Amino acid sequence: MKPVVVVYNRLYEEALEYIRASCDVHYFPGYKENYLEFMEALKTADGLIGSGLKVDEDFLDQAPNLKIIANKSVGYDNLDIPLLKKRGIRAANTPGVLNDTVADTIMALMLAAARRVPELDQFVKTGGWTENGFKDHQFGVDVHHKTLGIIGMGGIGSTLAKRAHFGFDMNILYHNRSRNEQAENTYKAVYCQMEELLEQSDFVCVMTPLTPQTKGMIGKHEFTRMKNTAIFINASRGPVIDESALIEALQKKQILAAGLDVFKEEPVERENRLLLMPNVVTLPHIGSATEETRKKMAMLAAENVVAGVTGGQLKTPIF
Ligand SMILES: NC(=O)C1=CN([C@@H]2O[C@H](COP(=O)(O)OP(=O)(O)OC[C@H]3O[C@@H](n4cnc5c(N)ncnc54)[C@H](OP(=O)(O)O)[C@@H]3O)[C@@H](O)[C@H]2O)C=CC1
Ligand SMILES: O=CC(=O)O
Repeated sequence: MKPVVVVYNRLYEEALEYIRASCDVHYFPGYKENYLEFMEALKTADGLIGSGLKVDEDFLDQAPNLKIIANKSVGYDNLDIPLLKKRGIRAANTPGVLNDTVADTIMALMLAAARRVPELDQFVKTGGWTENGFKDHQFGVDVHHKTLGIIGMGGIGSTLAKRAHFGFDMNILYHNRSRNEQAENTYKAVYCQMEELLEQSDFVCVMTPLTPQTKGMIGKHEFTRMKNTAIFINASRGPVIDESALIEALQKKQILAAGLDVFKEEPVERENRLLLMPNVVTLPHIGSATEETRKKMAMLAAENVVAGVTGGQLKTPIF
């Protein structure tokens, strides 16, 4: 009998075919609409592949045969890792293959916020650009030769540092729990404590995973330490920052602008005050969302799930 794999959310055909070659696949591209059937399929599932679904004790009780969860994302804050270990369920994510694409997205947020791209785009499209030209108060600020502080100098953080150092002549500061010698040697990144990074950076970019330690890591205190010309970027996870504190910092002009790919609630609520601020550039959590990269993530996750249900070695295990 072939192992059973439940696929939730849309998966590229190539990755589905790869799994189908050795497994029976139950595919739920829109699992929320077919939640009962999805939960029924879980009862016999050996493997689960998808992204974002919260996996806790209640969920695992419905999936007694599960051997592997293959996240189609690098973040795995949706998984209760100690619980998976306790139950002998393996887990994998998709690190590395998305670094360049996410770093590109972050550069786009930095450039868009600094050079006020969405605001000026609207200005042109709504007929504001007339014979009178545009005004000094619409000027942006430079990105090149500024100081970029990266909190979370891991795979994505380092790839961002590469762009900033070689492409934009930026000075790089970073903060982690441990030193990243490769970033120090190759991108001249300087290790700092959090306070020093916040005080010295023109751009502050958060790129840590969401964990109990990083939840709410950037709050009121941290925003008050930043320069009032600082541009704050978050492409990690919404709850890593205190969103109310960010709103307050922007309202009080404690910082200049922000670029956000992630939010406390996703999709972001229509009433969120950040959406009303012209100096906040927003994206719908699309850091890794190019076709090329999403295909690589899908294949890597598919390889992990197949290895997991057939007792093979996971390509990118979480633990
Ligand atoms: N917006 C999007 O679409 C995407 C968002 N992401 C998010 O980005 C996160 C990072 O991805 P990736 O770069 O691959 O992960 P990595 O594990 O490679 O890097 C994470 C970095 O964060 C640091 N870190 C972890 N905990 C802390 C802490 N408590 N304080 C300070 N630094 C810390 C780590 O260093 P150390 O262990 O030394 O502290 C490490 O350098 C993902 O977990 C995910 O949430 C990822 C992909 C796309
Ligand atoms: O948010 C995306 C991820 O890969 O993590």
